[in-house]
Amino acid sequence: MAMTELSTPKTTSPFLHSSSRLSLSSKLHLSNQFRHLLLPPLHTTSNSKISCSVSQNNQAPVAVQDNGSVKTKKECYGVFCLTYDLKAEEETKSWKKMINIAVSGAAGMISNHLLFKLASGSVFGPDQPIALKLLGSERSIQALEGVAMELEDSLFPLLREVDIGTDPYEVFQDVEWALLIGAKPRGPGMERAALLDINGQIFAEQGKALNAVASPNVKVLVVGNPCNTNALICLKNAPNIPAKNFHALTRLDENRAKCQLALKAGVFYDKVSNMTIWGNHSTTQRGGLLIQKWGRSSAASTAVSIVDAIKSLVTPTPEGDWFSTGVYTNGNPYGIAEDLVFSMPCRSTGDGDYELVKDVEFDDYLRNRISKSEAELLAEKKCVAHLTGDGIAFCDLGPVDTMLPGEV
Ligand SMILES: NC(=O)C1=CN([C@@H]2O[C@H](COP(=O)(O)OP(=O)(O)OC[C@H]3O[C@@H](n4cnc5c(N)ncnc54)[C@H](O)[C@@H]3O)[C@@H](O)[C@H]2O)C=CC1
Ligand SMILES: O=C([O-])CC(=O)C(=O)O
Repeated sequence: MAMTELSTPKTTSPFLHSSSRLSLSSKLHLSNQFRHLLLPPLHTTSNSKISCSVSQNNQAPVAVQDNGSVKTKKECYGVFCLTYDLKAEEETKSWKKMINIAVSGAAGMISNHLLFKLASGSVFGPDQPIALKLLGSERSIQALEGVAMELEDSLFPLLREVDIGTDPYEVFQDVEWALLIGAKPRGPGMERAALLDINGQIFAEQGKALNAVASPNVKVLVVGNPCNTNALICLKNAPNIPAKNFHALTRLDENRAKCQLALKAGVFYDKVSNMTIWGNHSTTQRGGLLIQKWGRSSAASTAVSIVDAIKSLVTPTPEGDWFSTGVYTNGNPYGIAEDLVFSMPCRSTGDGDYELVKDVEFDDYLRNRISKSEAELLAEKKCVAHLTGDGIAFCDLGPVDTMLPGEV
């Protein structure tokens, strides 16, 4: 194999703007039959040396265009600074049209697991190129650059673009999926309801931004807690987007419940099906215990459950089964209060949409538990009335806002 040595220059941080467009180029093949190409600036030390050869095929690297003007390199990073004419590449001809995916809280713990699954193709499929639009807080912008660097170093062929920014009106432009993770997580001894006030504002603002700039049929998955009420706040601030498109993540509860049931039944967890989580992403699940053990809230299993939740919408539901997701109650067949985001059993044909499963039977025990969850969500809804356009907020969460056993 022909090799050459390239000394790589030291570069300074290229992200100088609130929203930087990082256009990830096509693959650079490492093989011996093509001419050597000087790579774009790398984030390595001034003395590092790289041995490689780079095939160029017919792709001419060009500077990224934005509104007709050629961007300078200081707005992007390394390989993201160049874009390539992909028409010459055989592999890309079978690929679908690229989709834009926004992830908020992209520098956080959950995203650190999730982004690499999205970019690998294991969520939307091996023929689905994606652009990642990463939203962070002002405080996390440096960390966001680090995330972009790690994505760059992972050489994912399907990851075509990465944007980072702190302004949701810029980052959410034309997104087809919005995974809203960014929020303050619960610490030891803290209840989700305490986050209502802190996090509600975030989801009101992001709902407005989605309404203004996202794709009109954007699918929105709210993860930041308390996720059901945050999803309600978000959809109320996005009247142009169908309310049906908003989800609150209750898939982690479903996965946890499957595990527990399997344990109890003495079977492996793939034997458990037709699991329904009714109502909210709940304080009665194992989140608090995990926070006690870890000192922080669950991240890896949450990322896995986000993947599961998306896959349930983009692949047909297996015959006879269903999945749970928090959806807007609008004419539901179970008599659950309207105008909430409530987890219910759903099925999908794989087109990103879903239908409610309408014939699950309740016994008195289940009816009673569902009513408790409904009461919690109604109480939370009153607390955020000022954020949903429902008048003056009145907050009385007392009796339903319980600590988990062992929490202080
Ligand atoms: N629904 C569910 O099943 C679960 C939900 N969660 C929730 O997910 C959320 C995130 O958890 P982690 O990733 O562990 O937290 P983290 O603290 O590691 O990351 C959150 C990130 O969001 C950023 N952020 C804060 N405000 C923002 C804003 N306005 N816009 C964009 N980014 C913003 C922070 O700077 C931080 O980088 C928390 O609310 C947590 O309670 C956690 C586990 C399960
Ligand atoms: O409990 C929390 O705050 C984090 C979370 O949502 C979970 O692990 O279920």
